[in-house]
Amino acid sequence: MDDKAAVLQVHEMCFSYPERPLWAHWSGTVGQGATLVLGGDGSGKTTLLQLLAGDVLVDSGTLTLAGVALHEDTPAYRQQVFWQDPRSSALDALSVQQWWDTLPARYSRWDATALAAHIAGFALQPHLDKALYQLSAGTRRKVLMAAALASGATLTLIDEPVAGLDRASVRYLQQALADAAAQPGRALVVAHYEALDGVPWAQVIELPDEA
Ligand SMILES: Nc1ncnc2c1ncn2[C@@H]1O[C@H](COP(=O)(O)OP(=O)(O)OP(=O)(O)O)[C@@H](O)[C@H]1O
Repeated sequence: MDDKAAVLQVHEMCFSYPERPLWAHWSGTVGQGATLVLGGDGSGKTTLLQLLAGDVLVDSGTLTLAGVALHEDTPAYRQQVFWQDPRSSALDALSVQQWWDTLPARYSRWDATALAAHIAGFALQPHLDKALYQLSAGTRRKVLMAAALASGATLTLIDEPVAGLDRASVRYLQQALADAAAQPGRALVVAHYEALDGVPWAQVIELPDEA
C-alpha cells in the first residue's frame, strides 16, 4: 500500500507473551476502509487489535496513527481509536443508554443519526435501559458495534463481529460496515476467524495458525 494513503503505519513491531512470540519486526500499513484480520483460534487476532489500540504496548517498534506516534503522545494516539474488548466486564454496571451517553464527549465525530440507524438495524430498542451485564453475548456485541460504528473514530477495532448474532443483524452489520468504511480518513479493522462476505474489504491481514 502507498504509505501516503495509510491511516496507520506499523514499523518493526515486536511483541511476545512469555513463551508465545507473536510479532517479530513486522512492518505494515492499514489504509482507509475496512481491513479484515483473518486467523484461527489463538493466532493472535485479539492481541493484534489490543496492540493497534495502544492498549497492550509493543516490546519494540512504532505505531503511527494519522501522524501521531503512540510512543510520543500516547493519549493523543488513543484518543483517535475506538476499541472495546467484548470480553471485558468494565462497563457491566452501566445501562446501554448510560454508556452511549458518555461517548459523544469522547469521540469528536460521534454520529447520533448513525447510532439511531444502528439501534433500528440491530433491533436494540428494547435493551437500552438494561445494564450491560444483563445482555446476552450477541446483544452485547451489537451494543458495542453500534457504538464502534457511530464513533467516527479514525481507527475502529472490532473483534469477532458476528459471534452470537442473528442473520438479520449480520446482514445489517455488513451494510453498516461498508457505509462506515466509505467515510473519508476512517479505517476499520475487523478480526474474524473466517472470511466475512458482504463487506468490501480493502485489505486482508492473514495470521498464521498457532504452531
Ligand atoms: N495475557 C496473555 N498471557 C500469555 N499468553 C497469552 C495472553 N493472551 C493471549 N495469549 C496467547 O497468545 C496467543 C494469541 O492469543 P489471542 O487471544 O490474541 O488470539 P486470538 O486469535 O484472538 O484467539 P481467539 O480467537 O481464540 O480469541 C494464544 O496462544 C494465547 O494463548
